[in-house]
Amino acid sequence: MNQSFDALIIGAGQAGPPLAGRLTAAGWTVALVERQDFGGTCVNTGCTPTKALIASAKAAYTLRQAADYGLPPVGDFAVDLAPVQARKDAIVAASRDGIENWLTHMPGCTVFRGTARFVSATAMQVGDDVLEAKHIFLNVGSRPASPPLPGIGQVPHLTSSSILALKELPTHLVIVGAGAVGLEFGQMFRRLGAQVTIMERSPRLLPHDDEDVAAAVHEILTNEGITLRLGVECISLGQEDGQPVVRVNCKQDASPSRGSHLLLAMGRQPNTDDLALEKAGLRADARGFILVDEQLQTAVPGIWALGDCNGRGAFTHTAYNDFEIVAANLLDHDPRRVSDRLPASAIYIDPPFAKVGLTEAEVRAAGTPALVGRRPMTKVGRAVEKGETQGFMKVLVHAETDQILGASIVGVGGDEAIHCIITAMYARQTAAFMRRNVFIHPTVAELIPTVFGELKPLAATPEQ
Ligand SMILES: Cc1cc2nc3c(=O)[nH]c(=O)nc-3n(C[C@H](O)[C@H](O)[C@H](O)COP(=O)(O)OP(=O)(O)OC[C@H]3O[C@@H](n4cnc5c(N)ncnc54)[C@H](O)[C@@H]3O)c2cc1C
Ligand SMILES: NC(=O)c1ccc[n+]([C@@H]2O[C@H](COP(=O)([O-])OP(=O)(O)OC[C@H]3O[C@@H](n4cnc5c(N)ncnc54)[C@H](O)[C@@H]3O)[C@@H](O)[C@H]2O)c1
Repeated sequence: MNQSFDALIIGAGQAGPPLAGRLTAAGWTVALVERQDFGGTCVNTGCTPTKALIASAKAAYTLRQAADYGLPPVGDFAVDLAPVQARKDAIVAASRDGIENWLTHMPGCTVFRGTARFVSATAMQVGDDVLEAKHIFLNVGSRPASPPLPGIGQVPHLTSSSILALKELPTHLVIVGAGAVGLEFGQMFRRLGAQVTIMERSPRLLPHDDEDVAAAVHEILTNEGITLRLGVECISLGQEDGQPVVRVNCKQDASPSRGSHLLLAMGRQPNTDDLALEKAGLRADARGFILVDEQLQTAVPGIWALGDCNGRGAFTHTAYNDFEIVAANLLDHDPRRVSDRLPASAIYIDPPFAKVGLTEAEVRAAGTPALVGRRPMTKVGRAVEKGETQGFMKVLVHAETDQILGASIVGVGGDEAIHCIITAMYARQTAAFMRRNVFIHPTVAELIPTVFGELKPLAATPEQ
């Protein structure tokens, strides 16, 4: 059946639902199409389940540290993964159901379930329905990449999605890829009781971040007994005695890695290959991203792409900000742009690594005269009191304008504390401004004005 709406929204991830809310509140009729789970990746297979599991892993870790806190030692114990997964599943279900309920009861919004494909630049097919609209918003997200490794079809392996359904703890989890997925799952499963090996082709962790950050994260993970194999490129998969084997290309140590389970955490690919983009006159780039301008319009008037599928961000906060940009331009006459956004993210290992703005390496490459302030977490009272002193905080400041250029915090509470620096950067504030803030004691953030008071010239090469 052909049906007409003011707008089609494809995907109920992080941008689609709030956009449906804004458009319908403005009097538009909206068709929202979702083929799988309401809430998309973040709610169902991304942020929410992983952070719920990380909380269980942290609890297990802290129990084992009881004696460090002056408590009776708990002794070793085995984790039953099933109830841990059940706790996570309940948290996910509540979030997913809330979004589904919101959308299905939203006045002016009609929800369709199925896969949407273009039939023209103003119409998409969903099952037997053809939905027409002058405005089409693609919020189709991404999925775990499935690299064409020899053997991949024959060897059982997990992705960041399927690992969430495991009911039994792996005895030895081998992970290929040390990005956010590999590091978060690696530490989580180690703390739950698995032996963990992470294999990464870069010669060091986090090659896009500073060397001191990579070294701190390396130390955090290896201190917990995680085996890191760096500078090894996974080239094929096989099986021996029914267990997965990862064969590698590496001059130093070309021995394969074996484990009971294998997680491939080698990036994600956008869900744009089955949209029939060509029917709308659209094209994806070589990696599958739909190209957009600063206001997220595609090359075809009337079609926008938001979230992971446009390649302008790979986070929930960037997808949500995409919604804000589109809504502001369409409904508020407010010309918000992607370039208004500061790069900021966190990797939820424990302690977390959070960052905003430029790295030292980027500042050096730009030739910007800069100052750096650095403080180890051993000199942060709150961290000492909590018994969590790994890591450091670091800020970068323009040597002439005093503007804040960036910051990294590897340390307890860093994912929250970074926000006072993020806010100051959005306000285009200076180190002098930060020094005059009086923060609450005892917090991790209270030392941030102190770090801005201890600036010294940024060395020409990274300090070891
Ligand atoms: C393990 C993991 C942990 C993560 N942790 C974090 C974190 O802590 N913080 C953070 O900021 N980010 C995190 N992310 C990234 C974050 O989940 C994504 O960036 C975010 O979900 C992207 O949102 P989106 O709206 O672009 O797409 P998605 O959330 O992927 O939603 C897209 C939706 O579109 C639907 N869809 C796709 N194609 C069609 C079609 N043709 N027809 C109908 N429906 C379709 C899909 O079913 C899906 O529901 C994590 C990701 C993973 C994998
Ligand atoms: N906390 C968070 O915000 C969070 C958490 C998880 C995931 N995510 C998002 O999910 C997305 C996917 O994360 P990811 O970790 O899968 O991807 P990624 O691209 O960040 O990391 C993949 C890693 O795999 C390595 N790799 C690729 N091929 C390899 C090979 N053949 N052998 C060895 N190593 C290889 C790469 O060098 C890279 O370090 C990211 O965009 C990330 O932003 C975010």
